[in-house]
Amino acid sequence: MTTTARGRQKPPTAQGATVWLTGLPSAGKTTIARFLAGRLRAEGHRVEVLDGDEIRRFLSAGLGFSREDRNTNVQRIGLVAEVLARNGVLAVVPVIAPYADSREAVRKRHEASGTPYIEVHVATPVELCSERDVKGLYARQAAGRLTGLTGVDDPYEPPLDPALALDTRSQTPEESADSVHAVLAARGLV
Ligand SMILES: Nc1ncnc2c1ncn2[C@@H]1O[C@H](COP(=O)(O)OS(=O)(=O)O)[C@@H](OP(=O)(O)O)[C@H]1O
Ligand SMILES: Nc1ncnc2c1ncn2[C@@H]1O[C@H](COP(=O)(O)OP(=O)(O)O)[C@@H](O)[C@H]1O
Repeated sequence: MTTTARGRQKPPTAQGATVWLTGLPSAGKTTIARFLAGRLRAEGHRVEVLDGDEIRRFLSAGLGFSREDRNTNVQRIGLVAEVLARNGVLAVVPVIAPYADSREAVRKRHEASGTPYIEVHVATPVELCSERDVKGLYARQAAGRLTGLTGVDDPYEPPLDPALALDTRSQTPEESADSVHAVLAARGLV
């Protein structure tokens, strides 16, 4: 804490940022977000994880997986993340965000307020994602019980210029989270 001229205590200024983890289902977004958030909290940062599944239960309840609905979902999450980040929180966002133009709009929202925005591609190949198949979505798609699965029969447009692309084939979740942390550190955000 610093003390102002009038003797009042002034809280330390915290620099917020949004860290968006984009990638296919089962790529590792949620796992990396949890490890990263744990480390950042232990270091004393204010952190919020905006989990895609939870957001879809409340803020985006009723939205499906059409292009339009996915875009609406991503813009809502982008708005919340930017508000949090602008106010000193590290907002960690493990959300697929399959369309480049949706992600670009979120980036622009952050740029407009001068709020740091870090895009991380969790670049796990679809073959490994479908082996991991944490929620059984790939099996359901293969069995003909689900259509429109990102990366299989629905588009995923990989980021062309992410701040970081993670190869989770050769890393533990903790190592992946540490790589993201290193990007934040290099930018003076932690
Ligand atoms: N058709 C289809 N395609 C992709 N994902 C699907 C689908 N149906 C359900 N799910 C599950 O929805 C979870 C949240 O999706 P997101 O909000 O991150 O998606 S999006 O950004 O709006 O495209 C997403 O979570 P993750 O597995 O953590 O990525 C999926 O498990
Ligand atoms: N380097 C890594 N980073 C993240 N997850 C990994 C890694 N290596 C293996 N995994 C495993 O992959 C799975 C990813 O699941 P999850 O994080 O739920 O994916 P998503 O949120 O992208 O759908 C988990 O079982 C996790 O333990």
